[in-house]
Amino acid sequence: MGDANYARELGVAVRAVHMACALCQRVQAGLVSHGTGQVKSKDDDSPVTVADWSVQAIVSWILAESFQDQNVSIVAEEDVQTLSKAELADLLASVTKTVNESLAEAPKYGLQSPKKALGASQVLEAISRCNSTGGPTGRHWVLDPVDGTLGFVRGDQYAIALALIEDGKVIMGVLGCPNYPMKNGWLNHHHHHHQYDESMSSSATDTWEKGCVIYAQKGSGKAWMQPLVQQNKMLEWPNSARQIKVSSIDDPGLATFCEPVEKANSNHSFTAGVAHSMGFKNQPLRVHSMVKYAAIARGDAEIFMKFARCGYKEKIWDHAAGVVIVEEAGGVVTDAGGRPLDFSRGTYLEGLDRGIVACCSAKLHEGFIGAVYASWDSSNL
Ligand SMILES: Nc1ncnc2c1ncn2[C@@H]1O[C@H](COP(=O)(O)OS(=O)(=O)O)[C@@H](OP(=O)(O)O)[C@H]1O
Ligand SMILES: [Mg+2]
Ligand SMILES: [Mg+2]
Ligand SMILES: [Mg+2]
Repeated sequence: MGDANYARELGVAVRAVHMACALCQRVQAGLVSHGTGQVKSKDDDSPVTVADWSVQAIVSWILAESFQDQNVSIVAEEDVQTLSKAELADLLASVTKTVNESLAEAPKYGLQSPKKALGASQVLEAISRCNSTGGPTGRHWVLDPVDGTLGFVRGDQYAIALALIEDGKVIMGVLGCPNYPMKNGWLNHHHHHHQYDESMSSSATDTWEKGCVIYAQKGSGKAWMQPLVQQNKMLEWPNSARQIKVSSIDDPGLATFCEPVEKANSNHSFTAGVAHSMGFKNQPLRVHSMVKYAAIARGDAEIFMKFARCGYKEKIWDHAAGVVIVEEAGGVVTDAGGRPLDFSRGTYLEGLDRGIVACCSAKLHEGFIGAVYASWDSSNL
């Protein structure tokens, strides 16, 4: 697989994710300052916002426009059921406005704007076009428009995740992390919007570089990070990218693991037991969203573990982009039995053995597999 093969796909994907980051920053600032009245609940009680639908719409529109010669297949999280309800016309109007504001900025990112603003029905169509179920053959884009929506509504960490799967394999991944500063070690130093927007001068905010876009192409052996595009600036593609690598720490006593914030999403007491038996001393870093994969790829943490409750089926859009980025940055990602994740079986990671682990080194990975083996019988997962 030559680099040049996917150069156009990667360029479009990175540009689209940069645009999505800017869109989300505007919506998040509005949520934080105007309250969370516009946050809706889905059937599983998880939150969904104007940003989730709007990002799905713009990415769908951009991919369709950019690859008109192909029958673009997109597997993505959101559908239009809630958004199409007559009583929620205001919500659809907000999404349509947000989508058009974002698409109007496309030239700043080296993409084309629509000739005419999209109408509500075109926005719904763009969202509902992302109804592919993936599978073992062909090319499928995989999108989580806002991953960690809970973090997003809290003014905290979240990610925009876009990956490309070909014949069941993830061949590229892009992660937009609007609240993950470019400076390493600053994941913990995240400030909520209202705090720094009001207290920092604009020049201080500029140099703080509070967000990044990370990407990697399978087999390249390299992963890259770019700062977000600032107001009145153009995206410098790919000039502004710098290479990132996983941590070189493989002494468990010095290592940090990260995991979901919510106990409902991963068993914190099981991971604490595994970490203890591996010899970890540091407290876990709890972070919303695929920013956890970004933290491993950037060397801000050494292991990411997630053990969802029995019966929960992991979705491909929650992992595809993160897995290829960690692997190309030098890490190892498998299920808890040590097998690679299988992206070829549709919307879900079928056949997943218990949980997911992303490690900076083979040595820590080996230690993890041993610790899970030893801890499993005594746990009640
Ligand atoms: N019950 C349950 N168990 C495990 N995982 C679940 C569960 N419910 C949801 N999800 C998925 O978790 C995604 C967010 O994962 P996080 O690791 O970011 O969780 S946390 O917010 O840090 O707790 C979240 O992604 P988004 O919906 O994109 O936010 C979900 O796909
Ligand atoms: Mg998600
Ligand atoms: Mg999501
Ligand atoms: Mg969701």
